[in-house]
Amino acid sequence: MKRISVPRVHCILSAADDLSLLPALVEAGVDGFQVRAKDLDGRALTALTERVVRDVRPGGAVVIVNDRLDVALAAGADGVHLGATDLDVAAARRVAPDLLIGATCRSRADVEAAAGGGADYAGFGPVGASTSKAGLPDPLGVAAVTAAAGVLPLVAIGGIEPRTAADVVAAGAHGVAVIGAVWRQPDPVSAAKELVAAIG
Ligand SMILES: Cc1ncc(COP(=O)(O)OP(=O)(O)O)c(N)n1
Ligand SMILES: Cc1ncsc1CCOP(=O)(O)O
Ligand SMILES: [Mg+2]
Repeated sequence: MKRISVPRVHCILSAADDLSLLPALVEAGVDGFQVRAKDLDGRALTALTERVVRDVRPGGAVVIVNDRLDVALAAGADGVHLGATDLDVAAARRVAPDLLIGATCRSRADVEAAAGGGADYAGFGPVGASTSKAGLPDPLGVAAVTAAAGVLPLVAIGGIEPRTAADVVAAGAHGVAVIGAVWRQPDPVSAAKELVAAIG
């Protein structure tokens, strides 16, 4: 049995963000934080994750590490998010039976494969255009969310802002994952409140 449920608002962060805002973001209703710091080595990523856990767990939010199962386990995080070039979901599940495991998916077939491997949720996207990551495929659009829904909880990602957050949830998504809609806003905490309100 899994310890925790899948968050609805995943705020993806790196060491470059204003981490002093983390407790206020939890207070605003952000229930998940994904530590995504491609430039950090294992030690630095572990230290960053431990800091995030310290800051957000008292408020009940969940911490997920991008890419690195080893770091998620070492830092006492709640979960790991795995992409196409990371550890296979089934292998990760064997090593970590109780960890929340998310998998990047771009189609219903991907979601079915992730579910078969033991994933808890699918990071589904890019739903919209994103400036936060280079080399992404064309946006899938909101209709793709509906087509992929019903297998695993879908966490929509890619250019999500409050209006599109409401749209993807109406289309069948469980929640959203964002970078720019929080961190590139003049007031990240107010922006997070808007996002939380938008998904209901
Ligand atoms: C919730 C969520 N969904 C998808 C992704 C993308 O993960 P990945 O494909 O591994 O790409 P990187 O984020 O590692 O560049 C995500 N991080 N979170
Ligand atoms: C990592 C990732 N994978 C698909 S879109 C994306 C970036 C999401 O960032 P933003 O919310 O700013 O579009
Ligand atoms: Mg990844």
